[in-house]
Amino acid sequence: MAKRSDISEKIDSATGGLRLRRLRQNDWTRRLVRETKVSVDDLIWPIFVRDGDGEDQKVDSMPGVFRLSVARCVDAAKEARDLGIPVIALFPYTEQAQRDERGTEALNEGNLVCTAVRAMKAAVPEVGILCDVALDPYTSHGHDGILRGDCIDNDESVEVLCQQALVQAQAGCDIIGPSDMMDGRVACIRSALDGAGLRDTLIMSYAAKYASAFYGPFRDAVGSGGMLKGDKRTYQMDYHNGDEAIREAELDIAEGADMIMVKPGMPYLDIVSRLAREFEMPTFAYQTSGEYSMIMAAAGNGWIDGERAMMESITGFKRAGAAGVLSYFSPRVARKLREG
Ligand SMILES: NCC(=O)CCC(=O)O
Ligand SMILES: [Mg+2]
Repeated sequence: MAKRSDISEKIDSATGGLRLRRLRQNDWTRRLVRETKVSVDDLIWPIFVRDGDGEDQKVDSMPGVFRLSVARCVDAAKEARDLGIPVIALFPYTEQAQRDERGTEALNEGNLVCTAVRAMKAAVPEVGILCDVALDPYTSHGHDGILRGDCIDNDESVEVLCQQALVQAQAGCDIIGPSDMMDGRVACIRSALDGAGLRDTLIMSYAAKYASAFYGPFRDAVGSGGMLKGDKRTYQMDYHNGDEAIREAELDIAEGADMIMVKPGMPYLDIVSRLAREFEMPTFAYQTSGEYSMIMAAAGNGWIDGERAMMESITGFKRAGAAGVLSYFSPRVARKLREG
């Protein structure tokens, strides 16, 4: 036996002989003590729908992400079903010409989102569909609500958002995701849905949605890039605040949210963790377009291993306490999990 060195004596006296590396020696020890596991059941897959048919359109700022025709959204729903992904979140790309001050197109029951929802639910009823409630894909100014001068009018916006929720729920969407951050909207949407006999439609509220630089590529994807007048800091949260997220979530839950969400994701894992522990509600995190594109850009340049960074980031959400993650990586993660 090798003589114990002074350094070994020092280490063992400092650690009491507890050497944590013992559990990391082999793949089997690591698997045995693993605390967090990602499953396909944790994934929500956001996709973008566009008008017309034909080829998938690249989103330049989101490598690997495309705007899909309605028929291709149906294909995506089939892919989700085959992979075991429980939910698709659907976002529309809206041309400039279809946008106006009040986001009127949001209330058209024949709009792109509603058309896609009907087609997807008819073909693949077993995959859940989440539709966002917010006017930004439809307004000419790129804001989530109705502008009065320079200000988004809370209550007038909520009135329109309730109608948008109804139109989407009537088209067959399963989960309404209010992402607008108006005060009181969850209560009003819940009562509008109940009033229309849509008691089974779920609400996943964007409870803590921060005014963030990480939404940039998404705005390109839905056609809002460059048209946003000013910024969203009078309704989305200030990223310096954490306690405020608790108050936001508390209200949304009291107002009838079935599930809550934090957005963005990676820089806000503290918020995910706090909300999950505080409320013991299904708490989701949105790995936003900017987070996705950072990983893809670094991987594309050969600076990081994209696949490993993807799995590490998704696992981080789960470790923080998230019930699941909205991620543009979802189908890749599902395939990776299947490969083992
Ligand atoms: N309400 C949905 C979003 O704003 C998504 C933002 C993103 O993925 O960057
Ligand atoms: Mg709120």
